[in-house]
Amino acid sequence: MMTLQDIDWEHWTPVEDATLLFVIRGGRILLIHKKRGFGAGKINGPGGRIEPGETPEECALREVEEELRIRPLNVDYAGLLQFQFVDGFSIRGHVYRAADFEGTPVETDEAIPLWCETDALPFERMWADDPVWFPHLLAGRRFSGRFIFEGERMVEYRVVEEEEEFECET
Ligand SMILES: Nc1[nH]c(=O)nc2c1ncn2[C@H]1C[C@H](O)[C@@H](COP(=O)(O)OP(=O)(O)OP(=O)(O)O)O1
Repeated sequence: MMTLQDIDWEHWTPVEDATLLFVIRGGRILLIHKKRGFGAGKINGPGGRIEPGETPEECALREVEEELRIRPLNVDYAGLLQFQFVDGFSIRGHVYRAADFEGTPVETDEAIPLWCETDALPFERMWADDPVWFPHLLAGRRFSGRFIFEGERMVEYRVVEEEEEFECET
C-alpha cells in the first residue's frame, strides 16, 4: 500500500491544480452542495480547476463568482493541500479565506449555497480530509497538508501549521 513516505513531495506535480475559497463571517461559513464535477454530491467550499494563465487567487475568485455569484472581499491565503490517489490521480488545492463578500449567494448550475455554523459542520457529507484541516482554517491559521486517498477513503495524512510569512525590512 502507498504511504506518504513513498512520495517525493518536494518534486511532486499534481495532475490537477484547483482552489477552494471559504467565506467566514459572523460565526458562519459559506459552503456549497456541489452539483457536478469532481466531488459532486458532497458539501465543500466553492472552487475548481485553475485555468492556464490564471493565478490560484484569480481562479478562487472566478470560481466563487461562477458558482455562487458573489464577490469575496478581504481574501487571504489559508493553506495548501496535496492529494495523491493510489490509482495515480493527484490534485493540489490552494485554499483561501474571505472575511466578507458582496452580493447574495444563489443556486447555480454548479452549486447550492449552504451557510453552516462553524461549530456544527456537516463533516459526514464532506471530503474525509476536511475535519483534519478545518480547525486551522477556522482559527485563521496557515496550514499545509499531504494526503493519500484510495477512492473516497483517506489512507494517511499529515497536516502542519505553517509560519506566517513576514516581510523583513532591513
Ligand atoms: N480531498 C478533497 N477535499 C476537499 O475539501 N476538497 C477537495 C478535495 N479534492 C478536491 N477538492 C476540491 C478542490 C476543487 O475545488 C474541486 C475539484 O475541482 P474540479 O475542478 O475538479 O471540479 P469541477 O469539475 O467542478 O471543475 P471546474 O469545471 O473547473 O469548475 O474539489
